[in-house]
Amino acid sequence: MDNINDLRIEIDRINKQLLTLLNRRADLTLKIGKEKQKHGYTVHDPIREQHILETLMKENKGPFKNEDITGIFKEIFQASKKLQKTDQSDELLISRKKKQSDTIIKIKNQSIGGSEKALIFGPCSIESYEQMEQVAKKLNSLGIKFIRGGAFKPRTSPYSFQGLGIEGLKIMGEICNKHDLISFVEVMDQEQLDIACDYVDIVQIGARNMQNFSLLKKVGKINKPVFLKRGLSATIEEFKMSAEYIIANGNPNIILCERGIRTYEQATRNTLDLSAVPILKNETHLPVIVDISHSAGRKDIMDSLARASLAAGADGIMAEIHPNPLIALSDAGQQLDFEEFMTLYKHIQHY
Ligand SMILES: C=C(O[C@@H]1C=C(C(=O)O)C=C[C@H]1O)C(=O)O
Repeated sequence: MDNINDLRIEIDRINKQLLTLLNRRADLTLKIGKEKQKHGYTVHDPIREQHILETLMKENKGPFKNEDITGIFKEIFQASKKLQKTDQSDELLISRKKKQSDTIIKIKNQSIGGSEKALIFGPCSIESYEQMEQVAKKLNSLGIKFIRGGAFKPRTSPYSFQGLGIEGLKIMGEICNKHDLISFVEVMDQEQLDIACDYVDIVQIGARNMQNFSLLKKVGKINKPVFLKRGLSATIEEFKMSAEYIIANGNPNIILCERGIRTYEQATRNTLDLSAVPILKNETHLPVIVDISHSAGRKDIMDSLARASLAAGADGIMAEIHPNPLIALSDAGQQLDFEEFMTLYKHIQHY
């Protein structure tokens, strides 16, 4: 037993040395990571890894077998790449590490991202002046300041209603002036962006354009807030990178929107990724809104999703409402009528 104890004391000593060496190695990989970021190189470098493994295998005199040595070093590579990626991510302009305080979007005496939860309601598509007037009056009666509505609709089928275009923008502009509301409207390209800027308060980049990098660069140059929706199959990392495009081009007024992601699940239109909310809140300083209509694609669970989103730390909720969903020109099945809207509103009003 004495012998074992002596050997273990020696192992403890070696462990300490290994620990020091591993962390010295980690410090060097962090420096390499910073250089890579400067030059736009990716973290993973398989050729370098292969070279290291081949050198080690040549030098290895055992008793560890080569496959064990490569296994151990592959773990070290993994850990050092994770370290480099976290470090690079902390350097992003959207990162909470870079700016600790919450970004609060201030617009027309309202704010998004502050202590109050932002409630954004409105139809899927702007269909007529009368329709928008009815919605605006309803919102006004509740003191809600944000209204949504699409003028350019990214429909799956080219034969589906594509939106009223400029006519829709004009209706939204007039309604917001008359009822003192703040509008959210999506644009899909540069041309629409140029026109929309004359009528719209907050420019939305939809899920399908989350990685339209030239459009992201363009909205990075406008002086209006941008509402960026998460792409259908985008990871949180990719979503953050898209926001980084906007901020890196000069526009810090970005609102992130979780709207569900595509999974194998069929019970909902998309799977609402609620964990994205606290992750985005922790890792970025930007406000996070949850679109409960597009994630669920069904009305019966919207109250629960709204409360769950707010409980998870979302800065607000977006949902679709319509004075008469049955005759809606798009997304008829997921828009709430005013009665259903009131039920939802009562559930979240005091959050
Ligand atoms: C540290 C680097 O980054 C990664 C990690 C490596 C390592 O831990 O040795 C090797 C190659 C890269 O995949 C590097 O490129 O040198």
